[in-house]
Parts: sequence; structure tokens; C-alpha cells
Amino acid sequence: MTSISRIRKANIPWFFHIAVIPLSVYLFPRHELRVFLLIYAFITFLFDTEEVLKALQDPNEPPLIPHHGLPFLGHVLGMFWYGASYFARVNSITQHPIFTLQTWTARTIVVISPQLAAPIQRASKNTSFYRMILEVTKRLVDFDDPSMKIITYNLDNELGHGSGLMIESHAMLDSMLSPGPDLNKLSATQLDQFSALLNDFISPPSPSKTVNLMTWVKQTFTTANAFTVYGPLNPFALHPSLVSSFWRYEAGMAAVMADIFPYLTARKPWLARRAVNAALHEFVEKEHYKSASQLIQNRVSMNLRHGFTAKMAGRAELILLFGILGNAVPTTFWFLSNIFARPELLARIREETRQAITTSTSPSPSGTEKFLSVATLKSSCPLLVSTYRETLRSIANLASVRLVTKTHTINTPPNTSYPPYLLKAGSMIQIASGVIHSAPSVWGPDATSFMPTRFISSSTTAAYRAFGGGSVICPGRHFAQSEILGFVALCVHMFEIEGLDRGVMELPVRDDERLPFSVMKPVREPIVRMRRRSGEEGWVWRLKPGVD
Ligand code: HEM
Repeated sequence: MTSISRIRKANIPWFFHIAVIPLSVYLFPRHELRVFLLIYAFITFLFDTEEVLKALQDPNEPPLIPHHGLPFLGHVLGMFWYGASYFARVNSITQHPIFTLQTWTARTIVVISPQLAAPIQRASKNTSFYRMILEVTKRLVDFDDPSMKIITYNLDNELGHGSGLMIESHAMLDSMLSPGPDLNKLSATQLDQFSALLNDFISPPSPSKTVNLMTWVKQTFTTANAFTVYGPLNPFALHPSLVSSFWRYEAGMAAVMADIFPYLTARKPWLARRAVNAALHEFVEKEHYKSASQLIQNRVSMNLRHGFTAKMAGRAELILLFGILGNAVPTTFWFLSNIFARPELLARIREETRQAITTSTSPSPSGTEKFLSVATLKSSCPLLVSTYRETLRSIANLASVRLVTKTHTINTPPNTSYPPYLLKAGSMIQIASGVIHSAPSVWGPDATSFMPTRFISSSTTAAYRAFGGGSVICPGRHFAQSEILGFVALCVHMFEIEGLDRGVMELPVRDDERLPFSVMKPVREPIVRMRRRSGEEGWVWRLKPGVD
């Protein structure tokens, strides 16, 4: 079909548009009325422009879904208003496996089908993750222009020689966080930190504590991770008030990144970022990174070698801190809530994970010790691991983003009925993890329910996108699994987490209307009462690492 005939057949009231103009001239000789009708005709035509763009598309492109209410802005406002659930809303009407949304400046290709996500991720030579997040990165930490030039240099190895800050940094992070001795060392320190913090948290004679569960997880994870990754002279150890500053920035970062006089419009998070950035600058300037983990020693040296100033090398760490904490903290919060708000599941997990506990025969100076083996949790506690994965399935809504750098066609797997799709350079791709994670076609009729045992038998790995996929799959996923399983299992054995009335804690409600830069947040953060379990008060608990 030619473009002309596609436009003719498009869902546009051509007769109306064509008739209004001559009719207005003919029927309304008075000047004002004629002008009014011509403007009216022009505006109504504007509302059909997305239909025209749809008709002009190459038939092999993912179909454009016109916004009839407000062209060019409607989908942007929809994403802003409905947050993570917007793609699901569009999908519930259109049911396309992949579709295009026209936004003000660009085209967004939304991928709904897991079968299409896989070949799109494989085509990593024609798409770029980093190019897509350049502007976000700049605004997130307030990089200056010379630093952005260093970051952009040979970003996707377009020069072919394999060197450049982003390429080297990606490879280094990947190797340090992949299973092996470096990761084991990092995990072992982290688990020691958790053990020490939890033993001290409620110890005799303190019978119980009332806490905001999310705030408590934030405090514990930030303190432990900062020590493990950034060493004893980390900014949070030297300036403890920065823990709340970091999270204040996290809560308001969208407003700061909007960059409309943020020191006035988003003052609190903007000041919080300034405080954290200043401390990270000091961390680099005073060479405190030399007593940090090998990962940070490598990373800061690499950034400085490529030409970052100490100030900018400090700011670069704010990005990694978000990588380390941004998802792990809310995931742990939900994992704890999902278990402690379900007494039957809690009892089963306590029973299952008992096999990972050994008791010391010789008491240490601080008391008699119990050891919890993370290796055993991972290898022999399928219910715990499945509950962790199901927790992530229910909250990991963040889309994986890519920029199409070269026009190409993706060939879909032979076992599907999908045609090959043409993806044009300049389009943005969003693989809608949230929609994929709740699709009945993938997970069955109970897709929207929380089923702790789902992953004991499920093999739907292609559709499981909590850690993204392809060449930029989260490099921290092994570390995250060890720390989160260990932390939660330790809480399960050490504590009772209850509502303020001493009953079962209420299950928090997921906030579907907000679009966070991480896994989903709750509408309200519950206040809970935590106490040592009866009969377990006198023990000193230690987490033993798992060897990856
Ligand atoms: C439950 C916890 C976590 C979740 C759900 C998570 C999820 C993700 C996701 C979805 C991405 C983007 C991948 C894509 O777009 O395809 C990502 C990237 C990344 N994550 Fe994680 N992550 C977690 C924990 C961690 C931890 C603990 C670390 C560090 C120790 C980490 C370091 C990173 C880094 C550095 C990247 C950027 C990858 C790159 O530049 O290629 N993450 N993560």
C-alpha cells in the first residue's frame, strides 16, 4: 500500500476537515466567523496528526498508538500521571506485543512481549543504554561539561579501539562483582557488618524498638554497604547525618533533576545532594578511597586517570551509591514485609532455613554464637529464594531503556507468530518490565497475586526482568542476592516484627501512581515494633558467607 492510500484509509474524518474550510468561506461571509472556523478546522486537524504519522509509518514498524485527546503531549502526561502503570493501561486497550508512542520530541517504542525483549537486547550493537541515560546521569549528580565529554568519549565503542571511561568502567565493575574471590571478599565483609549491626540493634536489656521499617532498612543498609564498599573512612561513617541526607535526595531527586531553579523549587533534596557531594569530594581529595574495597580503589583511580577532577570523581560515586542502595533497600523492605505479614509463610521459612544454622561449641567473649550460612540458604532453601524472586517480580516495574542508534530489523523467535519489526534510529525503547511481570499469558491466571512458591517450579526466566537483561544486566545481582537473603534470614531468626498492637504487621500497599527510579515504593511506610524472639535473646548471631 502506498503512503497516499494509507493516509486516505487512516482513521481521520477527511470529509469533515476538507469540508469545513470551503464551507466556512462560502457560508460565513463575515470575517470574524470565517477566521474562527478556519482556526477550528486547523485545531481539529492537529488532533489527528498522530493518525497521519501512524499512516506514514513503515508497515514493519511497531504500530503507533495515537493519543486522541492531546497529540504529542498526551502520552507524556499519561506516563507522568499514571506512573509505572501507564504502559499497562495502554496495553490493556491495544494488546500489541510492541507499539510506538509519539511524545513531544521523540518516539518511544514500548516492548510488552518477553519474546521480543530477548532479541531486542541481543541487538546491542544497534542500541545504546548509556546514550539513553547520559542526560539523566548528568542531572543526577550534577556533572560538569568536561566530565560529560570524558564520559561520552567512545561511549559505545564506536571508535572500535575498546578504550574509554565507560567501556573500561563497565568491564571492571562486571569482573569485580561476578562470582569469584573479589565478590566473596565483598560479601563476607557485608555479612559481618549486618551481623554486628543486628546484634547491637536490640540487645538485652532493651526489650523492643518501634521503628519505621523502611527507615530502619535504609539506615542499616547504608551503614553496612558504605563500610563494605567504601571502607572505614567512608563519608557516612565520618558524617553520620549524611545517611538521612542521601535518602532525602533520593526521595526528591526527580524534582532536582527537572532542573527548574532546583535550589528554590526542590530546596531540601538539592541541599541534601550538595552535602553528600561535598563529603564524596572530601573522600577522593583526602584519598580515603585508598582504604576502601578493591572495587572502589580501581574505580576512583580509573576516573582520575581519565581526567576527572577530585570533585567530579566524588560525584561519580553518588551514581554507584544509587546502584548499590537504590533497589536493594526497598527490595529488602518488601521481602521482610511479605514474610512477616504472612504468619504461615514466616513459620515455613523459619522451619526451612533452620538447616542453615549451626551453633558454636565454644562461647566467644561476647556470648555463645549461632552461625547462619548464606551458602546453605542459596542452595537448600527453595521457599526463601522463591519468595525473594516473587517479591522482586511484584515490585520490579522499572522499564529497561535503550536508544536505537542504527535502524535495524529484529527477527522474532520462530516459535512466535510475530513478524520482524523495523526499529528506526533515534527511537527510544522501553522494555516494560512491569507489564511483563504481571502478564497472565506468562505467569498464568494468578499473575497478579503474590505466590511465594511460584519460583520453586517456574522456569519462566526470559520473562523475569528484575535485573534487566542483555549486555547491561545488573552486575550487582549476585552481591544483592547474598546480602538480601542473609539479612532477611537473620531477621527471621532473630526478631519478631509486629504491628504496634503486637499483632501481625499490616502488608504495605504498593504505590502504583509514582514512577520511582527504582523498584516500587509503598504508599505508606509502616511503623512496626521489633523485638528479639523468645528463647533467642541471649545468642550472638553471625552470617557466614556463601561462596559464589
Ligand atoms: C535487588 C537489588 C537490585 C536490583 C533490583 C537491581 C536492578 C538493576 C537494573 C534493572 C539495572 C538496569 C539494567 C537494564 O537496564 O537492563 C541495574 C543496573 C545496575 N546495577 Fe543493579 N540492581 C540491584 C542491586 C544492585 C547492587 C547491590 C549493585 C552494586 C553492588 C548494583 C549495581 C548496578 C550497576 C553498576 C548497574 C549499571 C549497569 C551498567 O552500567 O552496565 N545493583 N540494576
